[in-house]
Amino acid sequence: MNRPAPAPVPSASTQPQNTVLRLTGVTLHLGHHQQQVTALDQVDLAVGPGELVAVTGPSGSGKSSLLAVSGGLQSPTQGTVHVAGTDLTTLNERQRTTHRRRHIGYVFQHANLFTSLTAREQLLLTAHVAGRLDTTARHRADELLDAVGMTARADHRPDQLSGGERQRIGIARALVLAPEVLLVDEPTSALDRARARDIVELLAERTRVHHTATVMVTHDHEILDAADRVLTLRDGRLS
Ligand SMILES: Nc1ncnc2c1ncn2[C@@H]1O[C@H](COP(=O)(O)OP(=O)(O)OP(=O)(O)O)[C@@H](O)[C@H]1O
Repeated sequence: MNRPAPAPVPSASTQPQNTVLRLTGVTLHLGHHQQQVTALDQVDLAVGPGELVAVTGPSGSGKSSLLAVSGGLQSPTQGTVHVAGTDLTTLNERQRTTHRRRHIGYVFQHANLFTSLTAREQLLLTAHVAGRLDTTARHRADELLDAVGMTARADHRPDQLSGGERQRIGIARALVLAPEVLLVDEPTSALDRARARDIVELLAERTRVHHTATVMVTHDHEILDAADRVLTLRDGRLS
């Protein structure tokens, strides 16, 4: 008896479940009329779980735009942005915010901590805002403080912490809701060499441990070796 040939099994690299963040044909125009700028030009990017991708490029090449579009903060003019299986461009504002909170963590250039809150409270506030401040979140917050080496500083406020320590808290906070995607904006720009190295190694380690798809934008060429892949933006084109 003739049986139909089985359908080809896609390779691991093409299976959708192995790509947590996927940008396809993303173009972003900013400004109007004569002043219109193509900030992103036909960008394709796929990042899998546990992968740290560094994106570098000169000033004005589109790095911030790439993070804004990947995080659903900015809608592309063309193209699609899939985060954890959902195309952000099909969601309305409210749905996008919910999806963002559930699936995306952000690490900012200057940590952006609340001045009046302790390190632990920064993490708990994130869970609270998302309506998820339960025992699991408290437990996870304490685990993360430990993982980033900040248990002894958990009750300190930002003005009692060093720049590197603040950035550690920023990383722990970004992970408190167990996001699949981590978007990181110039994490070492405010740090000296030794601390910069420390922070990027922590990011690489946390990316592996939490299986996040991490995109880190950076000017800092000395930290690129910690990434699994290094991509370059030039005039909005990614290569
Ligand atoms: N609101 C805006 N209106 C018009 N053009 C903009 C706007 N925001 C950014 N641009 C332009 O879009 C391009 C990409 O900007 P973007 O901020 O993404 O670059 P970048 O690589 O992050 O730069 P930097 O490293 O200096 O932060 C630049 O040419 C910038 O001038």
